[in-house]
Amino acid sequence: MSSQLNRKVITVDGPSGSGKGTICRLLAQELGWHLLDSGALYRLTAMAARHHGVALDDVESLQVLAAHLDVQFRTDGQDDLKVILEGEEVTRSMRTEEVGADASLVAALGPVRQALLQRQRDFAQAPGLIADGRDMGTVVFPEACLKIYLDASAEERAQRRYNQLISKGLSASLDDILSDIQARDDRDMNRPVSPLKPAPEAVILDTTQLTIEEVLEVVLDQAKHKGLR
Ligand SMILES: Nc1ncnc2c1ncn2[C@@H]1O[C@H](COP(=O)(O)OP(=O)(O)O)[C@@H](O)[C@H]1O
Ligand SMILES: Nc1ccn([C@H]2C[C@H](O)[C@@H](COP(=O)(O)OP(=O)(O)O)O2)c(=O)n1
Repeated sequence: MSSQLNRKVITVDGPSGSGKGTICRLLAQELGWHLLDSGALYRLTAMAARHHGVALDDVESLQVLAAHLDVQFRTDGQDDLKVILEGEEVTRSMRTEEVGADASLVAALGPVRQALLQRQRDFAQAPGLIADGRDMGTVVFPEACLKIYLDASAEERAQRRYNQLISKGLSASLDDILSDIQARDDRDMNRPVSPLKPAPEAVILDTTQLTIEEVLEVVLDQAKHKGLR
């Protein structure tokens, strides 16, 4: 904990489809800070489990996999981040709804979360860190200088995911996406360890009726109030 005390961290937590990834990328660009996509670590742990034939409830093996996750985050010079898991590029394949659902299962296990904790804190480097996840403000970076909690109705979040898939030329069912989102919300919010919830001091933003630009403006305003830009 002491290693992050003097470091600048902005946490952005919230449920799937609330806009965390989008806002965090824009914030990191605007402020010139580092970015932690903590959900990626849970997704990669779940993918590694599938590769190695480890069951998603085999806590001991999952903890070992999480602790030794062989992952590289590489930029290719065009701002695009490439993710390499055990030598294989998984940048796109790690983003499917199936991997998200698997990630939500392994993320409910305390020993897996513990195994990934220090790796996440190590991202807090100068000049600052934007941390995207579920427990960034409550558990991983309790000393963060600004905590944001993004929310939106489940229907709006499902519609956003649906649009995202259609724009990539993939087929999708809005009803299926909505029920997946509700199941994931339920698991992420009601697990005993590090459940998704706003930190008491978090700025809570309902983005249902807001554009990406409007959300970014509010968050940048908050950063300005804290003297972070
Ligand atoms: N305020 C918003 N209004 C409309 N669409 C949004 C908004 N915020 C994000 N999106 C879109 O919703 C989708 C999911 O956003 P994303 O940032 O991946 O959410 P999260 O990281 O919280 O799961 C993306 O296609 C993104 O462009
Ligand atoms: N800090 C985090 C980040 C993600 N998780 C879990 C819970 C989520 O359902 C999965 C996937 O997270 P991710 O942020 O990649 O998913 P979305 O982009 O929001 O759909 O991982 C978590 O428990 N704690």
